Amino acid sequence: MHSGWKGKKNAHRVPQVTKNNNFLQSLGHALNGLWLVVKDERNMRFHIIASILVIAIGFYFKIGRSDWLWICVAITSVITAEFLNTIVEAIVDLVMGNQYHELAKTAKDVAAASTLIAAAFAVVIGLLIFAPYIYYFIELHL
Ligand SMILES: Nc1ncnc2c1ncn2[C@@H]1O[C@H](COP(=O)(O)OP(=O)(O)OP(=O)(O)O)[C@@H](O)[C@H]1O
Repeated sequence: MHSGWKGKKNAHRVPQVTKNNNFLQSLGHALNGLWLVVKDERNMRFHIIASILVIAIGFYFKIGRSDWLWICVAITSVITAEFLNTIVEAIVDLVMGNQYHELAKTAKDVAAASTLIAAAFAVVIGLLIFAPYIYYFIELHL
């Protein structure tokens, strides 16, 4: 349930409810959305830390170009699913407040499932790419 979306810090500003006037204004709102997800969603912070770790391991093992491509697909899938999950949560909370509804539960649970599937996909890709390197690394050092 979201409680921090209302943005107390922006209370002094006139809220914008009209279309953006230019690219910079659009970019500013997109970056604000990015910041809100990182700030408010614990899972997103976990995904970012996991992504940084995977990228560091990729550099360590000097993985190839096509492996990097799959890592990019995996990371983007997880982060995109987390964004969609956050959008669904915000809309459901906006409409429902604290009221329980079976359809609200369906929407939130299915949105969470999409993140789970994307994360599982990322784990499988990570295993397919890194298992041979890790196996070789263990053989060399043990
Ligand atoms: N209005 C509601 N009506 C019915 N069920 C709800 C409602 N709000 C939340 N739930 C149930 O509670 C669960 C958790 O709610 P919510 O997604 O808001 O929590 P969260 O901690 O932000 O989740 P996440 O771990 O995905 O970030 C939902 O998956 C859903 O099953």
